[in-house]
Order: sequence, then C-alpha cells, then structure tokens
Amino acid sequence: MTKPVIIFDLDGTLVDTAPDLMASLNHTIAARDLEPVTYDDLTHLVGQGARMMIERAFRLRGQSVSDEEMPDLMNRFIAHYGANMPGDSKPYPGLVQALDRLKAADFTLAVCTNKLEGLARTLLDGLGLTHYFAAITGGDTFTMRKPDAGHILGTLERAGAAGAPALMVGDSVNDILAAKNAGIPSIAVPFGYSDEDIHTLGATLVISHFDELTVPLAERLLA
Ligand SMILES: O=C(O)COP(=O)(O)O
Ligand SMILES: [Mg+2]
Repeated sequence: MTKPVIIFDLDGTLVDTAPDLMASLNHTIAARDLEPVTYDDLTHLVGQGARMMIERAFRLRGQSVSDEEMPDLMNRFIAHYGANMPGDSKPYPGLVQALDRLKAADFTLAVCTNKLEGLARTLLDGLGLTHYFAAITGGDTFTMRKPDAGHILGTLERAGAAGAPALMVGDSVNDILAAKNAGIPSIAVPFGYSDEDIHTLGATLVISHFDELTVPLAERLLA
C-alpha cells in the first residue's frame, strides 16, 4: 500500500517566519517611503505569496503598485529575504520531535507553501529541515496554488504519492480550503498567521501544539 502522507504548510505552521517576513517587507516598501507594517498587520498580508504581500502592504498604506514597478519590488524583497535567511525564523515548539516520530512511523512528509519555492527551500535548508520532506512545492511551482486542490495534488505527485491517503496541516484559510478542495482531512494550528478564528475555518481538527500530532492521531484522521 502507498504510504500515507502528511502535508505541511510552511509560514506560520512549520516555522515562525514573521520577524523575517516583516523585516524584508518593510525593507521593500521603504523603497517607496511607506511606513513599516506591524506584526498585527502581517496576518492580513501573508498567505498568497510575496507578490500579494507587497500589494496588500501598499493597499494598507492607501497606495497601489503598477505592473511596471512590481518586478523591482519583488527583486528587492527576494534579495533581502534570501540574504538574511534563516534569520530569526524558528521551527515551532515540538515540530522536530513530531517530524521524527511521523517519519519513524513511515509517513511520507511534504511541504506545500504559497511562499516562492526557492525561498522555501533556502529557509528549510538553513534550518536543517529539508531532509524530512519528499517534496517541497511553492506558490510558483505549478500554475495554481492553495486554495486550489491542484497544489496539494501536485505536491503528492512530486512526493511519489499520487492517490495516497493524505492529511494537510496548516495555519490559514487557504490551507484548510485547499484540503477540502482536494478531499482530504486537515489539522489547523493556532500559532500562525490566520486573520480569522481558526475554529471557524472548517478544519477536521484543531491542535494547539505539535506534541498533539501523534502517530495514532494521524492514523485516526486518515482512516
Ligand atoms: O508566504 C506566504 O504568503 C504564505 O506562505 P504559507 O503558504 O507557507 O503560509
Ligand atoms: Mg501559513
């Protein structure tokens, strides 16, 4: 039988990336003299990748970005973020132990993030986490991204696990919707960057700490 797969979101789920995302975003928008965003703003800005984050930050400040300006701003963000990784970004408490026990129980693990794939890989490399994952896909890996089911299905395929039973773990509406669209169960975590109460997202289960993500729990949700 194909091994079951646990698919993780990255920003706000595996890793607390907020301080570095904020620093790089503020560096980016400073090019247009916009006031820095705060941590509270960030939950409304992340979720749909860097480009959308920049656009939303401009909107927050009552400004807009033209299509002509966007490539320079994206390059500014990517250069700053890429050069400072992993910076202050840290895996959430209990994550590494959870990955270890799931891997030992023969689950296939994968990452499905709306972050640019290259940045996701550099970050996971920098934190020494890459080796856990059979696939790492980003918002620019396919022609669609979360909440589109295709992002999850494409991730499973890259993990060599097309059609395998799978479970999605995420912090935001896009993760839970993508899971629903792909017809798989989901776990929501409350320590990330959701701008909605995660209990209202319709996840199969909400956990508050990775210590709760045990092998029996994963097996139960996948049954
Ligand atoms: O960087 C983003 O906008 C979202 O990233 P995530 O899908 O890993 O939460
Ligand atoms: Mg997230």
